[in-house]
Amino acid sequence: MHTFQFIFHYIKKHKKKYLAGIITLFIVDFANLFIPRLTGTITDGLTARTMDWEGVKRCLIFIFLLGLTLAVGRFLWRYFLFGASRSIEYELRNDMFAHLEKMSVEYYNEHKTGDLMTRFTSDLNAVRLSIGPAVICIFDAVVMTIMIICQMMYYVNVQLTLLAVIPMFFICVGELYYGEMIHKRYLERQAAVSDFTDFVQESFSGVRVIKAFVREKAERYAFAKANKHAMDKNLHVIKLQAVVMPLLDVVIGLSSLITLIYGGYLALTGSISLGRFVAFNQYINMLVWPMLACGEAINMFSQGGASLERIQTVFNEEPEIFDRHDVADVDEIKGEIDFSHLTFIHRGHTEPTLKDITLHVPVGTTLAIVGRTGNGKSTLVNLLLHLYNTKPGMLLIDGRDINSIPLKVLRENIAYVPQDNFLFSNTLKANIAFGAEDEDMEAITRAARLSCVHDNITAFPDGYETIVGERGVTLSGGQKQRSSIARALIKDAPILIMDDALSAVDTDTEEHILKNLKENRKNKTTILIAHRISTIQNADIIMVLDNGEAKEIGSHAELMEINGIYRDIFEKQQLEGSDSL
Ligand SMILES: Nc1ncnc2c1ncn2[C@@H]1O[C@H](COP(=O)(O)OP(=O)(O)OP(=O)(O)O)[C@@H](O)[C@H]1O
Repeated sequence: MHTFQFIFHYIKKHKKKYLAGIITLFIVDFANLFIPRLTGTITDGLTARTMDWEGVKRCLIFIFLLGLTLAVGRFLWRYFLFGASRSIEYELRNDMFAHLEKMSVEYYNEHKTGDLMTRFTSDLNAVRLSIGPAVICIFDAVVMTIMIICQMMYYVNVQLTLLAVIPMFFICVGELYYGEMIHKRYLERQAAVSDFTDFVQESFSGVRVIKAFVREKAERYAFAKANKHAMDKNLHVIKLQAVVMPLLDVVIGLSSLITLIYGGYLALTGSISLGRFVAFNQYINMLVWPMLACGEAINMFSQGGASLERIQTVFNEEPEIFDRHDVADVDEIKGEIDFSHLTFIHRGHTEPTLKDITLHVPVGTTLAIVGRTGNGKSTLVNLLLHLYNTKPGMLLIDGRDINSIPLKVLRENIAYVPQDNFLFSNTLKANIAFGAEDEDMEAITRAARLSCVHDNITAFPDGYETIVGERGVTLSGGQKQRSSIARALIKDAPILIMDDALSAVDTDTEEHILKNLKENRKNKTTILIAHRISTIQNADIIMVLDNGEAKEIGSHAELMEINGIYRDIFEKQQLEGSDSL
């Protein structure tokens, strides 16, 4: 879709406001034209002594009424046009957020957060200026110029008018070039601002690593470089504006000079009256604003256009993961899982991350997945959440291909404890109840008890109302992990996935949580990914992933008998007295 069509779709929704705004703007511009005429009439009347005090009073009352109309009109066009542009900005922001929520995790791997944030802030702001204030500027520039010039020709003198507006012709030509140049420079500036925002965002998120590695100085240097780059690009834009704006003044000054010389001559020779000469000067001054407005409009249109292109690229990206048209009409999931020759290659990889995995997991089974780091354990559970697409028939849930299960139903029926235990900057209560229908305190405390974090939470002065800082900085790693488990358990879903979710808890607590899971998840499917054999040895099925292949599958006793990778891992952990792989 063309950029103009894209924004027009939004403008169309507010056409009444735009129409009302433009009509009031027209009335204001039209009313404005009468003030110089009235001053001209007063000047002529007083010079020729044909106007008495009553006549002056009448003119003044008329000027006052015009002023009043202008004030009300200016309020109204601001209300209509600025209001419409604010509403469009609001709708675009909502739509962009909703669109981005549909994008796959892959999209977020490929796009920088800072860059996306810039599109939500300064790009949207530039778009708003181009559909609000810029519309006013361009309307004034075109309509007001035409009206003023017509008035000058009709009321004063055609020759004088033509002579005075010749320099302004150069402005129109120059501004076309100016628009092109500023558009290019503005695109570069926005890209620099995105990089800079991204740098700030990453530095704050990674502040612990920066401090631990004593990289503050290096970061400051890199920051100054990114900052300088953004400033240079900003200056690039400003320099162009700085050259063009004074040039406008020069041209306008030239017009005034011509008016004074030739207009003065016409007034002296009696070709025009003194009042008309005065009025003409006022009209020339009134032309200053439309000329400046034209420059401003080109500025705002160019910047808004460049920003709109950047916003449109977000909308142009199609979500990769969505409900197919033939999606099944299901609203519940029991929890039976089938991996059928499942092979999966990550984008950008040449070798499959998962190779030919076949396994039947009946409802109510506890499946454990072990394997060295980078062997595809997280990828496997991410496929279950349909975060990546799998080929038809390779992954079935309740006997149904995962691609035919509505995403909402699938994800609502899976409780997931991610490896990074991300918590939102909100209360612990809200974090735990995140996936639940409401903040039911009974359910929240029950989930917290099952994940052995209740005692920690109640020990905080604010208890469940404790605010968790960004990424849960006020909590210890283990507390964060157990809060994240509570958030999953409150869903009481038919499938629970715990991706290395007990790595930060001590063995006693781990035992406690596993016992709670066993008691509370009877007849429900649980998938545990772990590095410690102690975590998974009681699972019904253990799958050993090695280089993406399911090398060994069976219970603890069966795998110990095979005398393969699993037994090797087990013995190493026993021997080293260490629990981890
Ligand atoms: N989104 C992605 N895009 C491309 N490659 C990826 C992506 N996610 C993971 N990988 C790659 O897939 C491989 C398996 O990663 P995965 O996270 O599934 O391993 P893991 O067994 O869970 O590791 P760990 O035990 O360290 O968590 C790795 O080589 C990793 O680099």
